[in-house]
Amino acid sequence: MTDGSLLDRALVRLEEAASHLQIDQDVIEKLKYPRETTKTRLLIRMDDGSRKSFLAWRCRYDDTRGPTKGGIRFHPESTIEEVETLAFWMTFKCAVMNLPYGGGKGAVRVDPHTLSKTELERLSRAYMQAFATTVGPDRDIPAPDVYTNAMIMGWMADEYNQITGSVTPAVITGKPIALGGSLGRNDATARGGFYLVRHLAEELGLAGSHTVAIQGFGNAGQFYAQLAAADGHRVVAVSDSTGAIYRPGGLDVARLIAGKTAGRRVTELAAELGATIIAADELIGVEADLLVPAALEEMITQANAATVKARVVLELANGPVTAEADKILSERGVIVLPDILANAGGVTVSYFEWVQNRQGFYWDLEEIHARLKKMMEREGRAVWDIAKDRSVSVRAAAYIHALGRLSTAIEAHGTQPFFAG
Ligand SMILES: NC(=O)c1ccc[n+]([C@@H]2O[C@H](COP(=O)([O-])OP(=O)(O)OC[C@H]3O[C@@H](n4cnc5c(N)ncnc54)[C@H](O)[C@@H]3O)[C@@H](O)[C@H]2O)c1
Repeated sequence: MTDGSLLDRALVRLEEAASHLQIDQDVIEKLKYPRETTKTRLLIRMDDGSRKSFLAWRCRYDDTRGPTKGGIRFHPESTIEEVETLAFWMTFKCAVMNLPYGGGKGAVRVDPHTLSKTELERLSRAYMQAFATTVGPDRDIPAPDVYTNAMIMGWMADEYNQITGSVTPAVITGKPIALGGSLGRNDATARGGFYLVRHLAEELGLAGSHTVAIQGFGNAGQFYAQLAAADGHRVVAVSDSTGAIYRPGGLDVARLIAGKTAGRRVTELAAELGATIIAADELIGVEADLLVPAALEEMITQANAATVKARVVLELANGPVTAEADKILSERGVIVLPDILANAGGVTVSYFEWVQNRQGFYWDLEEIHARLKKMMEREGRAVWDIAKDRSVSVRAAAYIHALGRLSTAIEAHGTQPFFAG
């Protein structure tokens, strides 16, 4: 772990981008602090009749470009700092993709695996009760994140409707299709990253068939494995929170996903897939052309960055590479496709869901995919060009791209003459 808070470390990227642009210091000052973060305790009845409380937060980091948007995480190690940092990243992610949103995030400090389904439902509904005046289709729009899913979004949407006496599907995205969810939301994060890699394949040295190692085998990781395998690439290693497996000849992705869906750990599937069990951290250093962190923050650090053999890192997770690791990877010629671009497919299809909810007219899957592909390619190309033109990392380029849009919006909020001096 490096010095300062997670947010302090994230803000280094903002300062770096600002140094490449002529931006008023007041803009930076505005973006350095969250607009508001609410903390509460959710008190719920457990199945055995006892009552238990859980810490919960919702952060609206910046709403200059539109209502705040960002997922809700259920994790035993969630902290306010993590929530605010994730909300900061959402602010930049929405700006990179030119979505009409600011950034937000929420979390409950809980291990959802220890709850029964009914307890999980009570907790999800309690979250919405606590934050019913914070969220809203024109104010703050949650979505799923780590250990939350469509079912939980459905409960929360239902609770909001009961509280407000309306039917407002656009208050939350990532809902079940039956409640106004969008087609294509489930694999959107992975698909966005996949379109990005395919579009830049020549530039990345990944044209043709390549090998892939994936850290974290949940929503983002599993769908990436599926898309890569279907496109003719070999997934050689995967991990979950309990360990990793490696097979240089390629893993059978369909069997792997079936096993995970049945509740098994990846290491439990090693024997039947002919794979070797390796330490979780060893996954970072396996022989693969593309490394896809799809678990949690700060997984590639000063301690293991030098072991990375991949030529490209696709950050499907948020913040998986620390600033020190970034430096080491860059010195070694590894290209990092940064989170605020690489995993933006999720929030982009969430945006499509919100648009469809508001217009009451729903698109077919082909249209969703075509729109997502177009936006990933357009913004991906713009970021790539900035990186080349300014000789900066792709991450710095993505921040420069986003910060340009954010500062224009901040200055346009009626204070342009002030900024003009
Ligand atoms: N789901 C989305 O739409 C979305 C969108 C943007 C970004 N992300 C980011 O992608 C990442 C994963 O999200 P998800 O939705 O796939 O979550 P998920 O809960 O579906 O999966 C997380 C996976 O990570 C694994 N994991 C946890 N700790 C690990 C460790 N120490 N080593 C290896 N694996 C570990 C878990 O076992 C699980 O397989 C997060 O950083 C999230 O913020 C997700």
